[in-house]
Amino acid sequence: MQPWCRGGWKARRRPQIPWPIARPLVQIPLSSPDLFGAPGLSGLATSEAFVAPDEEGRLIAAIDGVKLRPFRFQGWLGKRLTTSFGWRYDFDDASFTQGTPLPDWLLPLRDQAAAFAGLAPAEFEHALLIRYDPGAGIGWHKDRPVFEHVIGISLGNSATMRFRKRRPGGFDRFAAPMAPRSIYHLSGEARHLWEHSIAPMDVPRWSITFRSLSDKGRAISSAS
Ligand SMILES: O=C(O)CCC(=O)C(=O)O
Ligand SMILES: [Fe+2]
Repeated sequence: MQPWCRGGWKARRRPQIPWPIARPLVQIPLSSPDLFGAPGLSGLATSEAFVAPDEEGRLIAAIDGVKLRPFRFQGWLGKRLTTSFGWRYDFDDASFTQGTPLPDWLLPLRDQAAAFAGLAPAEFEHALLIRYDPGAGIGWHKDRPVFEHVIGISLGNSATMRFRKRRPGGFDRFAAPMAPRSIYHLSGEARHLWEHSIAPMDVPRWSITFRSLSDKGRAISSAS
């Protein structure tokens, strides 16, 4: 088998250039440095060891103590289990409504997460808890336009958040490792121009995401 055949039929459609050159797994786009000075994706900020190991255990137990339900999308049931607080976007009927307030145990984490993003904690009116059991992932998407800033805390096991942005003839791609106990902030280009996804894994992962409301979300919230 030729080296460019390893990627399967898609790779075989471009036989002139050997596979590693034709289909790089990570393409570093025009970017700004992240907190550690490494090349990154504009609008993506990450930091490791954001949560202490004992706190991680408490947060995982707290998520597992909440009633989580399979993610629903237009009648389909996803494998990941979720629940949200504050504002709730319903992927079944695209409604955006006020839900249960954020529980007390999430508030100190929200304060810390907002400080990481350089924003006021009260901006983050929405929180989403997710448990990805083995085999569960999240497909390509941009977060709903009712939200603006997205901050996420990863718990349990390492994952890779993949990013892609369409360009003529394909996609620019970027892969960001999400270590357990790390935090990420999506804003600007990473938030609005790139899609992201996490492939299903063999081990569980938990995440807590906080979102601020966009102008659109605020308009809906003040009208309701
Ligand atoms: O689990 C994560 O960190 C990502 C979740 C996500 O992308 C989302 O809920 O929109
Ligand atoms: Fe997302």
